[in-house]
Amino acid sequence: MLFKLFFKRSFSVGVSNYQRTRIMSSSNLQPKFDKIFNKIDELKPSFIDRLAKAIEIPAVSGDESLRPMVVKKSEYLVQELESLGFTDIQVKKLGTQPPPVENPNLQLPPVILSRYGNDPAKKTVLVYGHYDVQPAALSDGWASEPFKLVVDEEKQLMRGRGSTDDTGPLLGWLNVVQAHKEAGIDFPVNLITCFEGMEESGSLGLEKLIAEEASNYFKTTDAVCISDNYWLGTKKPVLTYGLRGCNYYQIIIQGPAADLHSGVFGGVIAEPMVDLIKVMGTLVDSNGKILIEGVDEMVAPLTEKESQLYEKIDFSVDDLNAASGSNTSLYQKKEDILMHRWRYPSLSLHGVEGAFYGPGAKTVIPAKVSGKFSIRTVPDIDSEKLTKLVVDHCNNAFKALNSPNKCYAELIHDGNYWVSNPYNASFTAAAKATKDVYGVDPDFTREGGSIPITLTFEEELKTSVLLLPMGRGDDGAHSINEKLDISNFMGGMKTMAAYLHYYAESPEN
Ligand SMILES: C[C@H](N)C(=O)N[C@@H](Cc1c[nH]cn1)C(=O)O
Ligand SMILES: [Zn+2]
Ligand SMILES: [Zn+2]
Repeated sequence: MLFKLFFKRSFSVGVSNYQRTRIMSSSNLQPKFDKIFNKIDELKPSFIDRLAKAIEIPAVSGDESLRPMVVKKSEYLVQELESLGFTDIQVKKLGTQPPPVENPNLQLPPVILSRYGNDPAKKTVLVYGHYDVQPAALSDGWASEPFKLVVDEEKQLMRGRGSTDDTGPLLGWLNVVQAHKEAGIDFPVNLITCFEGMEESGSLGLEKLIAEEASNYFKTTDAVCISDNYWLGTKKPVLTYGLRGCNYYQIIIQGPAADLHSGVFGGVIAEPMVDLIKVMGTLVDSNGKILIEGVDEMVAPLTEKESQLYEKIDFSVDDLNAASGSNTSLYQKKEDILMHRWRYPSLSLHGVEGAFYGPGAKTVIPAKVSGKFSIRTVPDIDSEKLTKLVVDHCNNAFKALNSPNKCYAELIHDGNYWVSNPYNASFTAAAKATKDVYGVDPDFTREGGSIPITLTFEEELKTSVLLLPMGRGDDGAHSINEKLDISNFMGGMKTMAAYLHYYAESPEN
């Protein structure tokens, strides 16, 4: 199949100072890694081509009708792994997707396990990534088709759904293997891949698989590395030691038997949308304060030691405004922004299923609407307790309306928060690798987003997890025009390679 790359001109150059001095010329880099870094540079066109082919497959895990595409993308990855010489490739089926789901026979996408090397004298690093993506449509406001990779030569970036989250970083591991092979460099560790297709929808089924494989496929794992988050800003590389969790809910309001004409029924029946908006309006205020009683009480108190950590981080409200493309920050102080992104919970309203949303002016009363919202969780919020508080809150808010409609609130999926200790061999190796590639010590950060399976890896495999982000804070993950800067793609793969070498050499695990 022929895959087209689109080239576009523009006037800004998205390359940071660190990257100008370090990434642009391999001769500046740590001589130790010259050979592998040069090979990564040389293979750039084929790496972009591999990414373009993957991006073409709209593997949206949250859209049931696109499940065959998620499976197709898993097949593409298997083919690539085979061609690179990965062995023991196992395509693990996870069974039927649990409710709530429209098709009760919907199969979960597979998890791909594979190995590169199996030398007992070497350490083993398990790399996790996800090949599913968030939904995307041109009509959302994208500058180009979201499932066609656009290489913008002027801005030196690649635009497409999954470029930064997480297809680009996932393929980075395959590319690093290819570069070692082609440069004739012994791969420093045994690599195990665990690639899933359900991360954007709560990693359903993966926890059980990890528990089953902990003493089987994953038995020899010394460290887990995940490249599925972003630098805090756009200039300084980071290593990440914490994530928020994510509990995703829906409130369903059921009224009349079918959608109705608002001229005929407006004013004489109870409208589900009115009830839903009133209930959703009781969840959070415009300052971001969660209004559900009992949630704040579960949050771990801020200690003096922790509060000092925020001062050292390279970030400002300007970085936030640049990434959001607005001046809508609720906080001006760096410390407040970071704490509200990393260590306090947040509640976001995402959308309404069943409601009219298209262009034009349709005069309809929707019969059944489902409001979607999520809460980003933090230590010490207990997921089950939180769900009880949320469901009780929604039921009470609905009851207060005295509506004849029916209301049902439920959890769709939850995923744990994770906070770890970054003082170990894996983080040390990654910090050295980052310095070699970008010429600067990384900041140690937490992340406001979630990777539900992180804590499971740590607990089941009894090992440490390192988050090694490839993209930048302004990549637009989950948003329109998601992109990955080419310098981050190249620098990210070099960092992955150097990390594996440093970790292999480290006397500790
Ligand atoms: C940080 C990671 N790349 C990501 O985007 N994770 C998702 C995970 C999720 C949880 N529920 C739904 N998706 C996120 O943080 O939203
Ligand atoms: Zn992701
Ligand atoms: Zn994501």
